[in-house]
Amino acid sequence: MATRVPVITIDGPSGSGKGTVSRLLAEKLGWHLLDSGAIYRVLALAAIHHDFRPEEEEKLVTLASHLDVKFEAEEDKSLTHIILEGEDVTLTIRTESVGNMASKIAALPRVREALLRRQRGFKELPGLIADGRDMGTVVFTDAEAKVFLTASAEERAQRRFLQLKEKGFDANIDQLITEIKERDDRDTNRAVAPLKPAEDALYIDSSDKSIEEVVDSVMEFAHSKLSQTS
Ligand SMILES: Nc1ncnc2c1ncn2[C@@H]1O[C@H](COP(=O)(O)OP(=O)(O)OP(=O)(O)O)[C@@H](O)[C@H]1O
Ligand SMILES: Nc1ccn([C@H]2C[C@H](O)[C@@H](COP(=O)(O)O)O2)c(=O)n1
Repeated sequence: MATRVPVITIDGPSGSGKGTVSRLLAEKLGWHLLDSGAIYRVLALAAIHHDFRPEEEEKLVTLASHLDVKFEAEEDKSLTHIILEGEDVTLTIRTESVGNMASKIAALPRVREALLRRQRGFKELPGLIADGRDMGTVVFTDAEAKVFLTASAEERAQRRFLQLKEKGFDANIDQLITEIKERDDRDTNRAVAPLKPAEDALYIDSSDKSIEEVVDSVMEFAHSKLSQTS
């Protein structure tokens, strides 16, 4: 009998802390990490390079099916380099414009379908932490533990503001709040794989919680879930 690979999914809106919490959990558990948003962002960047518009579904599906992207983790796992067609795009994909383009093309059902197998390929022993919008509801529906992580739009914009400043990018807080709300609206109201908590997800509002508090809550929840299935 094949050994079951445990999966913990962390879904939530932009800036809720999914990526940070997922990375810390993967480090603590020694598991693999899937940043599914990075795949949509890489596709968005490739589309921008090719001058494709979000309406050009056919071209985007072909691009998604042949996307030449590699994830190369540094030895200490502190950073995963993202390589698109041989070019390191780790920082470039993090801009708000790439995030917005990613959100637009992520609404196309056939683009999502083209990326499904690639995402499921990350499920390997000893386990996987998967972060995104539909990890618990579509991609890994049989995950052992599912989490929905959120925070108010204002708090998320503030976090994004600090993050962008730290990286040396220019940022405007009011514009960030507007963009975050627009992105939430698009990701939540699309017809396919909308952003929503899985029925069996632990719901965490991190607006007034530290990163460590969130990690501790998820660890406690995951341990109890994993002990029920082992
Ligand atoms: N609970 C928290 N308190 C304060 N800052 C936080 C908290 N969680 C995350 N952050 C900070 O907020 C910023 C955004 O977090 P992160 O990139 O993990 O969010 P995300 O949900 O993965 O966003 P995206 O979906 O857009 O990639 C980071 O700078 C991170 O350090
Ligand atoms: N599982 C996922 C992951 C991401 N997306 C889309 C929607 C987001 O706005 C965009 C960028 O994601 P981020 O890096 O901000 O997490 O990609 C999605 O539809 N499904």
